[in-house]
Amino acid sequence: MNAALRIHELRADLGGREVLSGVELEARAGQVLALVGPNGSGKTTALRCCYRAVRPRAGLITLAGRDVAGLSRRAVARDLAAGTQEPPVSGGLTVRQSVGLGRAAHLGWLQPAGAADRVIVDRVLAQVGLTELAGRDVRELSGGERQRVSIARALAQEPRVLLLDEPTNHLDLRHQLTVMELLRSLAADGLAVVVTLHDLRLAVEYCDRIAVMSGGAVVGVGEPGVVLDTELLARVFGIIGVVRTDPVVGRPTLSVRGLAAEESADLS
Ligand SMILES: Nc1ncnc2c1ncn2[C@@H]1O[C@H](COP(=O)(O)OP(=O)(O)OP(=O)(O)O)[C@@H](O)[C@H]1O
Repeated sequence: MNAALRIHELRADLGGREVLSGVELEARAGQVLALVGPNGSGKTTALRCCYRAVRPRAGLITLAGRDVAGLSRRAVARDLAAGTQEPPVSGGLTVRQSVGLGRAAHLGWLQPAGAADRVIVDRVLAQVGLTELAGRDVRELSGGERQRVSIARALAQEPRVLLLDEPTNHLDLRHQLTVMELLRSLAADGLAVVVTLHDLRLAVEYCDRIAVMSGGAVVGVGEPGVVLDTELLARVFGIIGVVRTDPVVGRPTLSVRGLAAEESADLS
């Protein structure tokens, strides 16, 4: 299987502390990979290393076989787009203008956006359900609407690899499912999608593979029903749960029965 993005032995320090301790990961074209793990396990930092917002201490990140460290940020941005948790608020920009910033990596220095760029922006606005808000000032949007602007801007880059950090944060249930369905259709078109999620149910139901991070390393990776076994759910997430294939929809689903024993004891 084709690895669009590969992370090997990635180590990074923040604030004088090791937060990534040898991450191994690969994102494949045509698949949605969920990156899950408890708070502080290093998911965001791993993604930030990929788009060069954090400089790793050691390790190798390759994009279609090319070492990211040897590429300019602009060159990285032509192949890899990231939708981050930071709100896309830039003074006085409309939704359309903010999403249009995603075209920058494809334009020459001071080259204005052309008709083809506008078609792309219109398309991604429609994909995330923002067409009607296109003329609104980004600062006037709700958290969920801003979240969708961030996704649309990443899509406007027309990347091969899409990294999304908690894209379902702030979204109501219908929009959460809309985003996950969108990720599936983007993968069906050949994109490699990596998405961090706290909602393990969404990860199980919508993602082809799940990578589990704990303490700065990937401690398990594979298909949802294989990697999220009872033992890992208890050890890493402190929950009692089981992944089963739903006979009606034919997809795996996670049922959570409660806190694992140690976790219950901690809270008592
Ligand atoms: N700028 C920073 N300076 C120092 N430490 C940091 C910084 N950013 C993150 N960290 C620490 O690095 C570790 C990993 O953080 P990171 O945000 O990558 O985890 P995460 O798995 O994405 O967490 P969450 O699920 O809470 O978003 C945490 O212990 C965090 O406190």
